[in-house]
Amino acid sequence: MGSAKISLPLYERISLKSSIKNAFDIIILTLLLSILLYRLLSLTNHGFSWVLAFLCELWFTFCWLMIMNIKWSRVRYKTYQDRLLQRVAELPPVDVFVTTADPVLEPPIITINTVLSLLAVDYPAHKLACYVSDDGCSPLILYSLIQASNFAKQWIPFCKKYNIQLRAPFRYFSNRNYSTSSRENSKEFLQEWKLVKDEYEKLYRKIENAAKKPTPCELSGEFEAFADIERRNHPTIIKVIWENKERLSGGLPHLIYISREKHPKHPHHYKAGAMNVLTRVSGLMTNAPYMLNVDCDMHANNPKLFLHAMCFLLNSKGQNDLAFVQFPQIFYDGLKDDPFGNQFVVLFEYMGKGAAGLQGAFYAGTGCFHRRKVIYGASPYDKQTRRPKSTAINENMTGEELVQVFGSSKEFVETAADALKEQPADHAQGIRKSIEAAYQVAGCGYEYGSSWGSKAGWIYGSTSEDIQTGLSIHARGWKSVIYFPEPPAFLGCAPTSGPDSLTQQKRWATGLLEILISKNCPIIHTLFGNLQFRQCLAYLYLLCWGFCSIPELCYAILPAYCLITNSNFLPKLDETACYIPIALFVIFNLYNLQEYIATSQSIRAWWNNQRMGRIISTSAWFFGVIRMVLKLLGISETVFEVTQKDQFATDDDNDGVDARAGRFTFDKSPIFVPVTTILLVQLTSLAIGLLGLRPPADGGQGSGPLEIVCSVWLVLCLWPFLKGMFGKGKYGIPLSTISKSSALALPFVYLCRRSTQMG
Ligand SMILES: O=c1ccn([C@@H]2O[C@H](COP(=O)(O)OP(=O)(O)O[C@H]3O[C@H](CO)[C@@H](O)[C@H](O)[C@H]3O)[C@@H](O)[C@H]2O)c(=O)[nH]1
Ligand SMILES: [Mn+2]
Repeated sequence: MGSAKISLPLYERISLKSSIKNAFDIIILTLLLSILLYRLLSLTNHGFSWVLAFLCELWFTFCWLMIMNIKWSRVRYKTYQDRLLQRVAELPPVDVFVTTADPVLEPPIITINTVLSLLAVDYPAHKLACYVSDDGCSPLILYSLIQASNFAKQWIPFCKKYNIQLRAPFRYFSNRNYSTSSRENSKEFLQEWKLVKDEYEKLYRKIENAAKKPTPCELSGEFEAFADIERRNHPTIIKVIWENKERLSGGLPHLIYISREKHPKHPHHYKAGAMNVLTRVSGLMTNAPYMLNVDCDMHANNPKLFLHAMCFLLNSKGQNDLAFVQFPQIFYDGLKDDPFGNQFVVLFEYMGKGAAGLQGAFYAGTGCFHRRKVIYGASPYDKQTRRPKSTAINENMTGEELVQVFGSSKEFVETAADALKEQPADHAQGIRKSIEAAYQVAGCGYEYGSSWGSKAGWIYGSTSEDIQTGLSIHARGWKSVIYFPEPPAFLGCAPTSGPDSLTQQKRWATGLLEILISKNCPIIHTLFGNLQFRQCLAYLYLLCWGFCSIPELCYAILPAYCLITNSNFLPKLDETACYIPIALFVIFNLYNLQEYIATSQSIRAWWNNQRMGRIISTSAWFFGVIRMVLKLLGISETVFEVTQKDQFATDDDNDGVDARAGRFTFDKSPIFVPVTTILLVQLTSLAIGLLGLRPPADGGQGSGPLEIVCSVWLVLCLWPFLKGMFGKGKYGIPLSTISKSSALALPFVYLCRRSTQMG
């Protein structure tokens, strides 16, 4: 191997900075600042609505600055896999973690498809171990995994022999346009294809049938541990489903099932807790220097994805300050035109690549390769002093210090010391040797007095454990990348109902605010840690999502207030200043639309997203703030509500078709009250404004066309709710919600009218 080859980089970083885009950023900023200035200059001639509008616009300007900061210098990457295979003699081991939490909300068939797709990737099988964490403690999951591991013995060789690209069987077999290469049309292939397909269907039916029974099989033998236990109160269950004893590179990777101990008195920290147990158990069994974590609904979609990730992680040995490689969250069978605004294409394209151009991309919780020692709390080396940037956790720790950080398991602490030194693990005795220690570290009391959840592992205290953990990594000075391979590395499910999408957004908003008010706040990390200033601003933007709800709510109420009281909060058409908000509105929306078109999305998708933007921020994010306040006051703890995963497109039933069409659905949750109220207020005010029921204007300052335009625009944004008022069943807003909203809207309208009479 020539030395020239060795020095060739394994990846390239390409700037996407665009002066045109940046120019538009500045134009929008200038317009925002002009409005602020205009308001300040004319403050004395106007009343309350003017001040409120000013405060809201101040917030919007602040947000825009932060958005500009993130998007300013985006980057993308390109990997060179061929160089990787030339450079490294041996690929490093990777431990793969899959989390599942509820066999009903997360159907096991989805989980096993994810597992199968990961077991089948193009990577030496003896370097892989797959650990599945089951927080639902369900024998059905174990049963399904055992069945799946049998099927894998056929599936994996089949995929590798014919170089199948889609290795999640349910996707492969439902996809009608197979590749038409001559090999895939050969008789031999078709025969094998039929055989494997039949096997998969058998597997599918077995799991379906098992799910219908109270227990999937008799709870004896392997399943004895599940007899007489409660989901929230049970001892640890660990089962080695498959061990690749001969360590064959073409075999089947290790497959391990873990249901950690749960006890009502011990907090279990939701997904973060599960990840930490996976980290420790895998540390004992395989201790791979790299780990990949995926949610149960995110199947591998590109068989080369491990090689892509390694191009980054192995680029320069020793002096690497790259902590993790994130792949974007992309969704399969996405509803047409993104009706729920939850496919996040623009978010990942602009915010993801934008943050990558600063200190590093955000950690998004799934589809991410981590370095084990980084998760253990290690810091990168300072290039000048050649010492770790922060020295709390490092490879020279004494035994005692290690125990303080990693807990009392002697076996685990030894493996942790190896991991911090990046020493290869010894596999001579197989993975079962440490099963007893594994039970110990999966216990619910194990973390007491240790640094798990604070300095080591996934960080506790937020339902957005992903952002929190990524932040703590960046705070130590590490960098990260986000990579968009073609085809996409992972595909997952996005919620397909109104309540689910809003609940998910509420959880994020709550979790992000929890980080903002914790000692993990990015400002503290910039002042006292190694978080770069612009990265800090990028985090602040995310963490403030919840707070955006308040100015959004106020701004939504303003046009209605003005129409009812016959006042104005925007300049009149005969003032030159009226061109500022008009220009801002037009340019901002066109700019936003261009982002959708540039990412090959439809105009409809843009409209749906901007409309969901209004709905989400005034409902889900607002509830996120309430949740956070309740937590601050010590009234209630925040919980992680698991999202329902739909069992793939069942186009034949009516529900499926409606869901495909993206009709908004509702339930009795109070989360629908704020938006319904805004809509009622808006409709009333439009009626008052258009029917000429307005009170006489105060000194010629009556409301004008701009207020009406705002109000109409808002009604258009809230169209799904307007339809919901007349819809039936789950497509209708429940009467109780409408009553509550009316009870809020009426006094508001009344008070507005009163205030004009008094004035
Ligand atoms: O107590 C729990 C709760 C959840 N999970 C798992 O966490 C994952 C994510 O949960 P999901 O309900 O799918 O949430 P999403 O909103 O889809 O997840 C996004 O947001 C989460 C943070 O709020 C991140 O953890 C996820 O990676 C990210 O995809 C799933 O695999 C769950 O099985 C657990 O293991 N234990
Ligand atoms: Mn999910």
